[in-house]
Amino acid sequence: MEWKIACLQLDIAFGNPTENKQQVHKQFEQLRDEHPDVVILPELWSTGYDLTRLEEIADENGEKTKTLISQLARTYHTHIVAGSIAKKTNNGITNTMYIVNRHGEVVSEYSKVHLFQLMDEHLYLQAGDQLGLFTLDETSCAGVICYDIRFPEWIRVHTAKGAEILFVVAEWPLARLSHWRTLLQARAIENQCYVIACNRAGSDPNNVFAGHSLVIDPWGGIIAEADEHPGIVTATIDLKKVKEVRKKIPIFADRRPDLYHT
Ligand SMILES: NC(=O)CCC(=O)C(=O)O
Repeated sequence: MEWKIACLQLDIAFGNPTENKQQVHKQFEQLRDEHPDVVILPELWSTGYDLTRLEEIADENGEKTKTLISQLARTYHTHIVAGSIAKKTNNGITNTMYIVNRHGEVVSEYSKVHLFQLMDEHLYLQAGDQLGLFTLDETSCAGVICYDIRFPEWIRVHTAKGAEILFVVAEWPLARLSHWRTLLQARAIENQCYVIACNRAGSDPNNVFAGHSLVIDPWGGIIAEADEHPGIVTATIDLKKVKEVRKKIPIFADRRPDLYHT
């Protein structure tokens, strides 16, 4: 089975959900004739890192976001890995990803497990503690958020449980672009999975962001890469390739988890 993928590399308007939603609508309309199977948005795409105003602008239980992306999924008949948003809960605000299928059903949600202190997340956000596994078209997938890619053991938990595609949504700064590319390629090679990584472009008051959204195959080959500007990156992935690579070098069968204690 093949999937057409589209990453929306947005220049997120700082603290302005209304403007960001308009941008998302425009980009879906731009994609209308391409009929993508999966559309991916970046991290905190509705608010950006306007952390000091999150109490005011975060989405109460993610309700508005879920309604919006369900409508988009139904209208454009596409699965959506809806980046992440600031979700207001009774226990604080989380950095939460929603996944909706092409029928508009929310199939999963994942809250960022590793909070990134360099961007003050630990001061404003609560960490999640659940896996990011989900299934689309009977394909086992995982979704993680930005800093999570620095934790290979966290990604491995997902692929050891069967994930064949890893979706990464991010606001990754330009200052560490080389880490972004290297870490994503390493996660693809060591897990023999597709890595589909959607970063933001542009800047906010504290950072210039890298763009360079990437689609990487299970052999580590880069099949699509954006530049640093806002735009849409598309690629077609062949899901057979995961099984082929895993058969050629059977790392999941060869693992020795009984020895891997830290
Ligand atoms: N938004 C993030 O989690 C950024 C992570 C990052 O920049 C890193 O270097 O890690």
